[in-house]
Amino acid sequence: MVEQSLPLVSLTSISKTFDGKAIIDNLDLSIYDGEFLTILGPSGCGKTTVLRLIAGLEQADIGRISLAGHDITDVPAEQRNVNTVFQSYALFPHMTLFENVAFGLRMQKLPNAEIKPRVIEALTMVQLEAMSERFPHQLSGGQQQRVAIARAVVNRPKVLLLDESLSALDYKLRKQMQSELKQLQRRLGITFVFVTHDQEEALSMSDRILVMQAGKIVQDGTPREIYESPANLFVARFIGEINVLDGVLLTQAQTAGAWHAKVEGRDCMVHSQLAFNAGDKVCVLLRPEDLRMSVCKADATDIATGVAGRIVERLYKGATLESRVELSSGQHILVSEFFDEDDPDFDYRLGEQVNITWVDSWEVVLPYEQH
Ligand SMILES: Nc1ncnc2c1ncn2[C@@H]1O[C@H](COP(=O)(O)OP(=O)(O)OP(=O)(O)O)[C@@H](O)[C@H]1O
Repeated sequence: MVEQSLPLVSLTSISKTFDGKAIIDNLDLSIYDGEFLTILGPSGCGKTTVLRLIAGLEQADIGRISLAGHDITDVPAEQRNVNTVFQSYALFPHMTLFENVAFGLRMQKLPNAEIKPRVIEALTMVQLEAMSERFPHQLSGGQQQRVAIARAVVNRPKVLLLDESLSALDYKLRKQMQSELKQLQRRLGITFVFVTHDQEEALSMSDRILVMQAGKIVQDGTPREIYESPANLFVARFIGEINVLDGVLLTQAQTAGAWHAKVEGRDCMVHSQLAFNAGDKVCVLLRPEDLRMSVCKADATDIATGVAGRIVERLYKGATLESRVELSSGQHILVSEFFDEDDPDFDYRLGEQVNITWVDSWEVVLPYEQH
């Protein structure tokens, strides 16, 4: 758990326009020492701009930035104790790994006696010390990425900014690097601010995720909070697969936070900590893996819970089986189930009538949004 003491980096009321267009809009952001923070959002929402502002590569129109309690708003990039690893690693092709990593220290005119142990230490951290005399073209993409990190880490920054640093890698290498990067961050204890538009990457690597939309932070939370309790429809849809049942009518409060609701013509219970009134229309959000499906027996008249539908598509996904189900309103929803050969009812056929339920209170209820 990250200590919520004084922030290491603070952005206060930051706004930035490009060509008269507001790109960052009155943004407040605190980053804490030692955390792995991910800024997640669709292309163009302003993620890279936030990193560049922290790095000092862009100047904010309005607002202040501080690092370790010092105002650095007007401090030039090279004097900030911050390093950036960009998507393209930009290693010097004619230099060995050792010299690539040593470059920044040589520019600072440090003595050789100090440079050598620091470079070896940084290369050891990324487990490339045995390759220190190789050139970048003799390395895999993942190894080049590690050199880029060593080159940043050797300067002992307080904060390491990583901009889509894994996006150039193929799927398998990317998975491997995700776990290596996370381990490296734990080992180094350096604060990482990671930018990505890949929600799976964000969920698996981060202590905390900021979801951005059009220059604003729309949710700030742990991966679990973001996935299980999305703040709005945008976040819910951006993170993973989700079914949205629109315009559900809350009919009557049962207890605090529990409502009778008309879902697809059936009386269902839904739960929410938000304040609603009877008669309100809401959106009910359900993750495919939280749904349970059972076959409707021909004589079934006693199904009291859940909604009715018909299977219109089934996709075998290895560990899971995905079914697309058409509800009585015509809306399609996705149900994902673990493959269970021992369950006699598991092998539903296309066209079969099913009843869909969910575990009490695993649904997310949000105010109705026009969209
Ligand atoms: N130097 C610049 N001059 C003009 N417009 C810019 C500049 N830098 C960024 N922008 C614009 O600001 C918006 C946000 O860009 P930014 O790179 O921060 O987005 P992003 O969320 O990182 O996107 P991506 O995931 O595609 O990298 C975009 O519309 C971009 O075109």
